Amino acid sequence: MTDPAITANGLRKSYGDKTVLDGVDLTVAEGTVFSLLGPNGAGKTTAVKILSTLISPAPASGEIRVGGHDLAASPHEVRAAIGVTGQFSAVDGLITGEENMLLMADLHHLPKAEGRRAAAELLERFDLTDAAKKPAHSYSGGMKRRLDIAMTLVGSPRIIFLDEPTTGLDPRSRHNMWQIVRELVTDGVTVFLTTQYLQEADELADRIAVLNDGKIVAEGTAEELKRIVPGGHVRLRFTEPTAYQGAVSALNEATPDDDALSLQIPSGGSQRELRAVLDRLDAAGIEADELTVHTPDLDDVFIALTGGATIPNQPNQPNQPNQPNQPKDAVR
Ligand SMILES: Nc1ncnc2c1ncn2[C@@H]1O[C@H](COP(=O)(O)OP(=O)(O)OP(=O)(O)O)[C@@H](O)[C@H]1O
Repeated sequence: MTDPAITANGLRKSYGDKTVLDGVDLTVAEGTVFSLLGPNGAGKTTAVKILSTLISPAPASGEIRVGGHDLAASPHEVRAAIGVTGQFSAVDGLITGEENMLLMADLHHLPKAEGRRAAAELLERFDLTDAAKKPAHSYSGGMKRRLDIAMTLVGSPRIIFLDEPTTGLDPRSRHNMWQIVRELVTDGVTVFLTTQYLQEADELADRIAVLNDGKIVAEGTAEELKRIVPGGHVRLRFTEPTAYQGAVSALNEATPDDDALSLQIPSGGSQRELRAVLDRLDAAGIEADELTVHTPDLDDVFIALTGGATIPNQPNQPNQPNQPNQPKDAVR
């Protein structure tokens, strides 16, 4: 087995009296996407800054290794192995996209010809060739983000840190960015991602860690995390009061809502469980007008684990808190 791309043991950081990271352990396997989730101010950016050598951890922290190097002993080697795209763009708007890329190539001390080749290749890969000679301030938000990541890749880093790479992007640009992340991982790059969007972590991350009050409160795959919160159910809705009453009698474990003529039955949402409910309705000769399956999603996990802390915004719903029990489900 290869060594993990990133390991942190007992990562700690305080600002004055405020403890931001209180003994965080992280392991990120090579060639995977690891997503750090947490409410605003949880310390995600602080973790990224420490792991990318921008700020120092508290002396009481344990060993941190990035790209096979000890962060404290070999920060230069760590820096050579990583790329960072922060929340604030590194793009200089006054010069062209191509000039931004060449500047990065110079910073990485690439020979001129190699720098030009890398810049041209990356501009092509990120669909920026047509805009390459235009000043970057004329780029759309999505183009600037793509240029930002292209600049991060000039030095061919094996590990990249993406701190909220899609915040503020429209859905199409967000999906483009997800595709870029997937392609990077296919090429073997390790991605450490912080995001405001739970759906993004669900789409991209091999593993997700939830940070709350300076500690990792849960870690696992999206599916594993969803399994730790209860709340899966099937909801049946009727228009006919007689059919509704029949269903109430047939499904005695269901929670009825007389006003809405609906029933809620606890369920993990598997095919077998759904069939069992439908079979019991069939046996009673009842047909529901609507059947909705609600499986816990990362919103539910987030709210359950972070004690109702402000939930990060969801795509297309800027600044709108999500409710834990709103189904985002299949309706049959
Ligand atoms: N240089 C600093 N000096 C003092 N406090 C700081 C400093 N940098 C961060 N903090 C505090 O540390 C806490 C964690 O900040 P951080 O930016 O890491 O959170 P975050 O999880 O990335 O939040 P967001 O999702 O809002 O970006 C916050 O309370 C923040 O105010």
